[in-house]
Amino acid sequence: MSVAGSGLRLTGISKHFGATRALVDAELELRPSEVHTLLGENGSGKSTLVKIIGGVHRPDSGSLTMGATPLTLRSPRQAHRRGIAVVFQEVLTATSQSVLDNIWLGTDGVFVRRLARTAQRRIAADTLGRLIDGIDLDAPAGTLSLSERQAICIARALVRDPGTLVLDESTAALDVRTRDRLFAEIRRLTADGVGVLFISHRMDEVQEISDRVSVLRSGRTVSTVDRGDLSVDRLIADMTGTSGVIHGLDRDRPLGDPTLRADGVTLAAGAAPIDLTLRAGELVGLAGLEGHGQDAFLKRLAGVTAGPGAVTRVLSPDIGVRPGNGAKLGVAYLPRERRGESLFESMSIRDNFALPTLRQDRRGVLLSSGRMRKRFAEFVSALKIRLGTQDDPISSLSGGSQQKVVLARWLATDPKVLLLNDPTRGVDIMTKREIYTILDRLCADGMSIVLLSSEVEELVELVDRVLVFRDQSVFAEIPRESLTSEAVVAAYFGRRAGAVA
Ligand SMILES: Nc1ncnc2c1ncn2[C@@H]1O[C@H](COP(=O)(O)OP(=O)(O)OP(=O)(O)O)[C@@H](O)[C@H]1O
Repeated sequence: MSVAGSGLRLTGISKHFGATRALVDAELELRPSEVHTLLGENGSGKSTLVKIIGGVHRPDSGSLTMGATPLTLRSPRQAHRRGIAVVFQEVLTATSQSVLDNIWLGTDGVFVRRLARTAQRRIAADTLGRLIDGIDLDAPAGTLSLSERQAICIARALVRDPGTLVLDESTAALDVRTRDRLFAEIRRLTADGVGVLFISHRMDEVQEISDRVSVLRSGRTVSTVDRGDLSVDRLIADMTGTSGVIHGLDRDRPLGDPTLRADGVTLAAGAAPIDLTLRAGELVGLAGLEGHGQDAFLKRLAGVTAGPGAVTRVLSPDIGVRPGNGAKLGVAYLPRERRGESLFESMSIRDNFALPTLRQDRRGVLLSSGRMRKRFAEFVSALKIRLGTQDDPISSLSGGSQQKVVLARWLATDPKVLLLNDPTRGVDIMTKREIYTILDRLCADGMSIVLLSSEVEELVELVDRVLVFRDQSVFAEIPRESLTSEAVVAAYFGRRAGAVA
């Protein structure tokens, strides 16, 4: 049952994990009918606070109240009963189960049993239909795209009819169209009295949807700002405790010889074939609505998948880039999904970093753990990875820090061609800028980079040209001179605004 209209207050919340102080005396007030954004650098404590609200973690000290009533949450189930629904940062779906079952997954047994299967279908179809179209409720969730699976996770929260909805970086995996529909849904919910706690590292989203913003820094709440007083500079200053330095990028990189070539790569029957010649020092962006081919094309470039057409390293023209030989050819690929595709959950942070580059740590037949430690320490410092010790399990890191470890792993292979699939998803704004500077420098040193990004501003800031995909082919190629967010978004939807076809 929904309990919209009560308001949630967290006072003096502290939580530590071993020696890590994740939250220190944190405060938060979520009013009914507001969208309250929680902002902070990677590892500042946002997800820990969310898990306390969701009944996953219990605070070491501090109190929660809903309206005038003290709230003790010993489990996620108790949080559900108080009308709190949380969508977590990672896309959590049971891939072999149907969309329908995924939407009702974990819902309170009695509540579901009372609902006839036909009613469950109707509610699921109606709720999911507010976010995405044309989904077969009986299809296994694993057959859907990442954005669609995230929409299922959001629908799972919405069918509970929550009074308090928490979205922890839930937009990071959504394509723009679904994100816009989610924002419309959020507005409808807040008009009905629901309080929404929103977390995102994307300033455009924060500015668009927030009524108030609270900033966490090293586990403490340092400010709460009303919509009318929002300024990105102020927020960054609050997040970092410094006056956010913005790094200048080197725009005048000379381009060198071709490094990687795609000839007649065809992504679907009837789709126009794609040619691309990538040059040393070039940074090419790939964009498009989810599922329009940009992801499939990047995987073809990486040799992760095969299909009609050819991808060749220009220096080794006789060898096509195929599954398994990318690294040998100096082609590194960073996948989009951390979980499953790139992280080894049971291993330490350092081992997750070092796995493909163990050879660099060899002394004779032995591995030098000291050398590995030192190599990793350089990346920890360059990418500002916030960790306890290198030996801690990878699961002890915040989501953004996990992403940085994966990025460090591939940068350490010293590739000639770097293929990045949405690498800054979940990474905080200051580190994003540092990563942009690193990518820019790598290009200045002659590396070729292909960057698939769902964040249009990132492409506009960083790349030399963007290929916008539509219907499994390149709809527009937008060169740096005419690269604006409007041009990219227009091309997403099949329109040309200042774009060169
Ligand atoms: N289960 C855990 N075990 C050990 N340390 C943890 C655990 N969960 C979180 N931490 C640590 O607590 C701190 C806060 O992490 P949290 O996930 O709350 O950050 P965050 O602000 O959500 O970051 P991000 O933006 O990267 O998601 C980090 O230093 C993290 O490594």
